[in-house]
Amino acid sequence: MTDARPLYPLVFIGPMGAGKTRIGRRVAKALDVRFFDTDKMIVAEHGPIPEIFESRGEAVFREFEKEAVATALAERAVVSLGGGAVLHPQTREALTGHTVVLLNATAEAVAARINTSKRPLLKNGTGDWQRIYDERRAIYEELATTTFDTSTEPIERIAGKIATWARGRA
Ligand SMILES: Nc1ncnc2c1ncn2[C@@H]1O[C@H](COP(=O)(O)OP(=O)(O)OP(=O)(O)O)[C@@H](O)[C@H]1O
Ligand SMILES: O=C(O)C1=C[C@@H](O)[C@@H](O)[C@H](O)C1
Ligand SMILES: [Mg+2]
Repeated sequence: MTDARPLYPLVFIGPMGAGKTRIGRRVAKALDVRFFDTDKMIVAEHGPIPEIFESRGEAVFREFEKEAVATALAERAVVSLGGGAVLHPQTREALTGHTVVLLNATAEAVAARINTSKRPLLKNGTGDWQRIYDERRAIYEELATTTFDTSTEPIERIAGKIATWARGRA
């Protein structure tokens, strides 16, 4: 069955450390389109994420994030969302009809990758990651139109596979 959804914006969702930022950037390069990362947009406008969580709280961060997502989704681009962006109902609604790629990974794979000190929601490490993933899994799976697992292969290979898949979709 062919997918009638437009390819762009091509959106990456998924848990922290799954590779949305790194893989998204590579896929954008391979497809020769612009790349937006909503965490980076927020940092550029409002400052470091841990400081926003600390001084303004998660709810304010989620509002900034909703605005960044809305801006990015207006572009013909690859758009990587922050891991929790899908918690905002307006963001979930905004994703309707778009091509949404879920990047999944196991807790073991992520534990070997990420610096939890830079992620305000992971103060207690991998246990936090698993709990948050379990809480969000149903949302990710409902929104995704396609899923790739990033646990075992290098970034370049996964990005290459996704770019090939996207070219077949265009
Ligand atoms: N397939 C992979 N193999 C090995 N390391 C990886 C892989 N994918 C990502 N990484 C590493 O994991 C770390 C986190 O990746 P990245 O920042 O892209 O995740 P993310 O999904 O954007 O997370 P967040 O939701 O926190 O923004 C980086 O150091 C990256 O190099
Ligand atoms: O999964 C999350 O809730 C988060 C993921 C990161 O991308 C950042 O958006 C922030 O650290 C929160
Ligand atoms: Mg990221």
